[in-house]
Amino acid sequence: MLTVGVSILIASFLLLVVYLRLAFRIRRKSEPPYVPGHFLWGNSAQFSKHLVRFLQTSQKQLGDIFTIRLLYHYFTIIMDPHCYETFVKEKNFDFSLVTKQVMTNVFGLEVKSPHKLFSETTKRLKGVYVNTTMENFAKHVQNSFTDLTKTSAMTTSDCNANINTDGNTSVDWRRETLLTLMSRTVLTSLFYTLFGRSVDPSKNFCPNVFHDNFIIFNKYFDYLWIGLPLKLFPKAVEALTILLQQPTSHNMLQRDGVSEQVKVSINHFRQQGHSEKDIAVYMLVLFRVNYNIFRVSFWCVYKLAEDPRILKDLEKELHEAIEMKRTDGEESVAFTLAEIDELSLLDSFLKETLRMYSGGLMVRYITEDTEFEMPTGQKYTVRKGDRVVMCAAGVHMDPEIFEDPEVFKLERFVNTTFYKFGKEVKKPILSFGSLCSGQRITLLQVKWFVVNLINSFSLHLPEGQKAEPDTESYGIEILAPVTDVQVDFRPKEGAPVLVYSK
Ligand code: HEM
Repeated sequence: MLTVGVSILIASFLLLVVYLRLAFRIRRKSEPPYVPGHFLWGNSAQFSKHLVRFLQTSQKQLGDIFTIRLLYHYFTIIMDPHCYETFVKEKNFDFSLVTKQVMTNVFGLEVKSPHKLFSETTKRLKGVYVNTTMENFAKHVQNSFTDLTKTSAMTTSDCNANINTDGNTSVDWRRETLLTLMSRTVLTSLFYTLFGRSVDPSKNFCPNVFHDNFIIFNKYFDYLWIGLPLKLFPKAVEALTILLQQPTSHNMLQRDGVSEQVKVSINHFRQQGHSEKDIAVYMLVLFRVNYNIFRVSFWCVYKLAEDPRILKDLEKELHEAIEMKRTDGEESVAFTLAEIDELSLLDSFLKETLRMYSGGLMVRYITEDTEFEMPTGQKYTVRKGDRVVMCAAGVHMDPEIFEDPEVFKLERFVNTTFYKFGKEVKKPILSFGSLCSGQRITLLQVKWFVVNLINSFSLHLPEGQKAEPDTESYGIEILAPVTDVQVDFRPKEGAPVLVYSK
């Protein structure tokens, strides 16, 4: 009989052998060069320390295409922005398997007929649905501002009830952490736009509780994504338990103003015979994609509060647009989406924010050995079963495309074209990849929120407050801040109400 110790030793040895067989392989002649890494975990440490610096260093040493290893997974990285079109058109580069991995590993969910669901939800982000979403969002933003200016803080118990506009308003400077300010405004508005409101509030299904628990769960996203079991992280389990305490799907559909996204998803899940738990998990997935809007808005507001010149220039642009439309000091001024889109400085501001704070990757699973041609004409074989990646921040932080890439320049995107190797870069902002169906709605919602905030509040950062993006969080769509900051804000007296108009 073997002792327990010897059995463990043998099992560990066998596991190591299996792991090493998965991790090690010989580079074939036509394949891109490999970046040297640790014999056990490959390039994982360099990758998670500062992805962009690691990729830029590798690019200098090996060129615009190279392969890295994370544990036993191989990723071929393409750094040349001119490869974008070839990359997205290549039929052997598959995104659905990447999504499937996220759904299964992170959320423990196997969606039935995922293509049908994707196509149905995508339709709900276009055309007439954009108007409905924006109408609801604009209403919730306005309510959240009214609530913010009230002297008494909102409590958990009234968080689902329709907003009561009575109460004293304060016009003094107030100080909050930026995350709290953003949670009470944009996050709350996004939550209600997605899930609607109810007169029958459930204790845990309201923006602040949902947000707090989401932050905890999201911290473990990367570990879950690479396949570590949820059980290893008791805090994530606890947060997930609260996140899943949602109204039943029947009650969700009854909520006032519930979005088409939610409606169509619930109907799909019911038709496919999914459980109530699966539906609740998918509601969390929907919240997570919307959370990117929260993150971009966070960085926008941080920049406005940090740099008075940026705030002043954007205020001027908005003020001029308002004055063109406002007659006799009217209390409200209506703006259409087209009119918001015409604010070119605002547009540049948002693009510059996305450029500086995007952490997303375009990842595809390679379904067959594939010959990939670089713009130089050089051909490489990428291997079946590996992943191929274009990194948004790799392009955004390329000094050959963007002068002083580390510097935030408000006007960078006003009437400008960008070049690399003497050729125009057709897609200089890669934050949304090629497949994100939420791009249009994101840009509209962030613009609407920023315009309304500038119109309604004065802002500034107290001295010494600084937020830096967490360079260890590359891989997620928008980088998280390392630390929160304090922000001072005050309602502007006599500001008109901006009304959303179709
Ligand atoms: C700042 C906001 C956002 C960013 C930066 C972002 C970024 C991304 C990225 C990088 C991808 C992968 C695309 C690719 O590899 O080609 C993606 C996919 C996707 N995004 Fe977004 N996204 C944002 C907001 C949203 C919103 C608000 C929604 C929906 C309301 C949404 C829905 C989707 C969907 C449905 C996919 C494709 C998933 C699939 O095919 O399974 N995104 N997004």
